[in-house]
Amino acid sequence: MKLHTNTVHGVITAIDEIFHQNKYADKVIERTLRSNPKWGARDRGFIAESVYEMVRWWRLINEVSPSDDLYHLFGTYWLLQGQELPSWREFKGIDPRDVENRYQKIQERAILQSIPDWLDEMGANLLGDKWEKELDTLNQEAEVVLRVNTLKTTRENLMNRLAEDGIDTYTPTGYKDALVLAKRQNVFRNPAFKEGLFEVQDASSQLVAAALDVQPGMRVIDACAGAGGKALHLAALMENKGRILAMDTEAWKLQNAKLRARRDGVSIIEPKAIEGNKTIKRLKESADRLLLDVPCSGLGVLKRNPDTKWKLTPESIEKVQKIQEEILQNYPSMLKPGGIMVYATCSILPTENEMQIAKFLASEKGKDFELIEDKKVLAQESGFDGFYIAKLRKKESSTPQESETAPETE
Ligand SMILES: C[S@@+](CC[C@H](N)C(=O)[O-])C[C@H]1O[C@@H](n2cnc3c(N)ncnc32)[C@H](O)[C@@H]1O
Repeated sequence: MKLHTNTVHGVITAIDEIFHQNKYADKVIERTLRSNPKWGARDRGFIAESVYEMVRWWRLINEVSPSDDLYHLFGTYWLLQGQELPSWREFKGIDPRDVENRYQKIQERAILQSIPDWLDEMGANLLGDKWEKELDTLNQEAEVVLRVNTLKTTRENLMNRLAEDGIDTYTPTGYKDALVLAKRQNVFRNPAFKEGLFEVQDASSQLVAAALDVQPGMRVIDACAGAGGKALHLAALMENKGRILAMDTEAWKLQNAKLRARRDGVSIIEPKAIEGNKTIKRLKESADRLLLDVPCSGLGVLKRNPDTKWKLTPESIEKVQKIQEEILQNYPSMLKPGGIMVYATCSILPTENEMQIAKFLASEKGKDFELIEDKKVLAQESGFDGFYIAKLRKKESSTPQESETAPETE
């Protein structure tokens, strides 16, 4: 494959922003492509793929590159892809045989799989013999999965409609509203997207709203709604009847959910910013269903966000686990007795998943709940993102909380 100076320069600039200015890969790529509208589909594909792959293999590339010069790093990446380097002066000093020799000498899994040492240790401790295969899978490029908006079309109709535009898809078994693209391409420019016929949402993520068992007419709270991916799915499952309160501590994210709802023909989502505990208390026992799609490490979605592994630290994981614990302690009060709650993460770490649920169930507030079922979705088993989904029921006769029953003291 032939390299072009302007697109390689685009990749180098993006990598510089991600690693030296600490910006998010997806945002950097989006901006790079937007500011170069004349690039064609192939150039765009080259830039997005090269940047993501360099980010994914950053530690390994640095290990075998002759220097930390960005052109040397790109050249090394290119050689590791099995490609040949043109004789540009920027690539002077890279000897393909040296690169190969250095690569062959590496023994350490953390370098070969290109992850930080601490993360390799943590994963091996927590996932045991499943860790190595999970790492392998999470280092592969993600498939592009669509969720059919059943408020506007059917899976079959959307499949035919996309095929007319040359976009081939297939239906994965076990995910009733999902379509997977046969070939990675940008679908956001397709008229079917603009008409709200689908959202881009991983297949594992589509299991979350489905687990909540919603019915049309229900009152549902999505307490960590963000940009509304799951809330939109819930609205479709509820046939756009009832009410979904989309809550988040970051109010600006909910604005995005509003825009997406309009495109998808959804009118039952009501955004509500969380302004502290009083927002939660006011909604006491108001919901038939409660979704806690909590903030997490994102270790189940490394396929699509490979820069996460360079941004995470043991401390940041501990911090997010604390938030998960607090959410589990405070938010279930919004659920009616007899109601169903789903706790979900896009992480594969038991400390964010089943161990959080076990801790919650053993706590005073957790005594009001029973676990119906939980699903640990590993990327190596599903072929899609890693996820955790726990479904719990609030008992009909829940024990009144101490603070509500304690007699007033004089
Ligand atoms: C996994 S993301 C949600 C993704 C979203 N449900 C979707 O499907 O698109 C977690 C969200 O939790 C929010 N969050 C963080 N801390 C929170 C808290 N204490 N209470 C509620 N939401 C919180 C974050 O702003 C983020 O939007």
